[in-house]
Amino acid sequence: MTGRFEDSTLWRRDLRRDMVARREMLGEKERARLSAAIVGWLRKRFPPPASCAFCWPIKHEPDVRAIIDEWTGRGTRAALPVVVAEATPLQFREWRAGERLQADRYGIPTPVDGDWLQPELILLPLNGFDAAGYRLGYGGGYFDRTLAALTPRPLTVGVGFEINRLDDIRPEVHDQRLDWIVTEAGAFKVAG
Ligand SMILES: Nc1nc2c(c(=O)[nH]1)N(C=O)[C@@H](CNc1ccc(C(=O)N[C@@H](CCC(=O)O)C(=O)O)cc1)CN2
Ligand SMILES: Nc1ncnc2c1ncn2[C@@H]1O[C@H](COP(=O)(O)OP(=O)(O)OP(=O)(O)O)[C@@H](O)[C@H]1O
Repeated sequence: MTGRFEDSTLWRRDLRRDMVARREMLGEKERARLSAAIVGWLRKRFPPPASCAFCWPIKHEPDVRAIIDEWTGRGTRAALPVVVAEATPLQFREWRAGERLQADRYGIPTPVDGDWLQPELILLPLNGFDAAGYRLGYGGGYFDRTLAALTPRPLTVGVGFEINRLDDIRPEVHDQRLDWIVTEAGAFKVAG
């Protein structure tokens, strides 16, 4: 029997792929233009936090490294996520521009040393998202587990392209809502 759960799982799997394909179709120049617009909104809406986690862009995600450079220049400690093991929360390791990175199990550049820290703000790439503040990632469940585990909870800011906006990602019980969504069109505080 095909239950609702399986339907939803297959639907999400196709959706994850479609979201990446949409970004790919934008082209390099357009993605750079949209990323710059996102960085502009971040600069306008958020003062530099004491510490900030961001992601090394993969699969044509928005590239917000420019704001990280600016904020670190003003005293912010920047950190990157580290997948310590499957099905466990991410840990965050401090990273400064130029420091060595090594591909993890998914091929994502990841720091090999640096202090472990708990970021005050997390910039999360949005593979897909909806207006209710739910994020569609790549199916590892890493960010949901991480946010469920972190106290105090960091300010969560999703960064995405409007082309990846969905009406409703049909959130599941474990899905965590973000505080803000920032796209090339603006910075949106999630209601509620
Ligand atoms: N740039 C970036 N870094 C990040 C994340 C992210 O969303 N973006 N993550 C956010 O949590 C964590 C990594 N999560 C990931 C989860 C799955 C896959 C992945 O490639 N999945 C395969 C399928 C894997 C499988 O077969 O089990 C795929 O999509 O093809 C990649 C990253 C930490 N670092
Ligand atoms: N807090 C949690 N505790 C236990 N399991 C969880 C938790 N959060 C997510 N999961 C599991 O992880 C799986 C993947 O979750 P989901 O589809 O939301 O991933 P995702 O947000 O797309 O992934 P990622 O954050 O890695 O990009 C789900 O099947 C779910 O069972």
